[in-house]
Amino acid sequence: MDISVKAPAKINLTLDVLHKRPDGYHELEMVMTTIDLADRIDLTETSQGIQLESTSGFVPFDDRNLAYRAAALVKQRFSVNKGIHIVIHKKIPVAAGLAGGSSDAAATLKGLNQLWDLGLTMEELAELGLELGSDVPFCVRGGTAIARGRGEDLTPIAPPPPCWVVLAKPQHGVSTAEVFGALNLDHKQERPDLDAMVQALETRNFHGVCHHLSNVLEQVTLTAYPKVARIKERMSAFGAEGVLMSGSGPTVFGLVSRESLARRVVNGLRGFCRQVYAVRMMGGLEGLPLDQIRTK
Ligand SMILES: C[C@](O)(CO)[C@H](O)COP(=O)(O)OP(=O)(O)OC[C@H]1O[C@@H](n2ccc(N)nc2=O)[C@H](O)[C@@H]1O
Ligand SMILES: Nc1ncnc2c1ncn2[C@@H]1O[C@H](COP(=O)(O)OP(=O)(O)OP(=O)(O)O)[C@@H](O)[C@H]1O
Repeated sequence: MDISVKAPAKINLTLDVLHKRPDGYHELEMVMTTIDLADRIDLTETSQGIQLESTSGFVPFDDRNLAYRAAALVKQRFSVNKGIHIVIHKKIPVAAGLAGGSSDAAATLKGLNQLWDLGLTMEELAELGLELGSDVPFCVRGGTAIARGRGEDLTPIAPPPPCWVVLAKPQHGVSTAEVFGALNLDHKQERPDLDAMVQALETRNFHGVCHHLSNVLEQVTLTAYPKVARIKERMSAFGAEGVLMSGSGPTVFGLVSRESLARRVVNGLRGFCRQVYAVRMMGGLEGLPLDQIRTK
């Protein structure tokens, strides 16, 4: 049997770093939401091993790939003797702050759970996902949530009001580890107001959501890559109503209420930035496995 699973990207509407933990990770508090820009993972059972293909030349094809590692983890943890052929149809830009690799891993976990009839719950899949990366538990569940801890302590909240999300990614990627490594927690800067963001979401207040976008990692990436700041300025100048860098960057997103305005912002960025997209919010749709898995 073949299975096809959608692997959507995320953006961070807020991202706060509370402190560095003894295990080297940072304690986070953030609001994450799913957007309608997705990879597709096709899974075909084979007799043995893990084979991986991708439509993108920018992802590793071996055990450095998060989808490969998800399959290896499932095979080993549940003593599965069968093999798997994975094809990643890549749409999410790589090393962009959009959790592309994490979402591929989450989709692989969900697909294999169904293909191999493992009977794992969403919570168990999210727990397994945390062994692969901090963003994987959120990607398993999807929707809109406050994420705490490393990113695994998830509280579902109201989704953003319907709007357009314009995304612009400069040519270079960034290393998440390097961004966290360069963060100076003593540096005084504006911090996200989590309660205000949650309230804006609950009251479906688009302008409130735009007003409370905030990410403490932005300053690190903006300092290292001034082009990211220029993209932000340009997005605002062309009419995006709220603008922020997602995750550790370097992708910048702009929230826009009308399609015509989204088109104007996209046109304003073309020529300045090679990868530009306009997509819809998807954070209201819970990432239930059966919504996203299609048996071919
Ligand atoms: C920036 C975010 O994308 C926000 O959603 C995530 O926190 C990053 O999630 P991720 O890419 O899945 O991160 P991981 O693969 O778990 O970690 C990569 C590196 O980022 C740093 N890292 C990540 C998450 C966290 N809570 N604290 C950290 O310090 C660590 O140096 C780690 O070695
Ligand atoms: N399936 C995959 N898709 C994309 N990148 C992958 C994948 N597997 C491993 N990687 C590696 O992971 C690194 C980060 O890529 P990814 O696209 O997941 O970054 P990201 O969007 O910044 O993630 P996050 O927002 O979770 O920090 C890249 O250097 C890439 O080589």
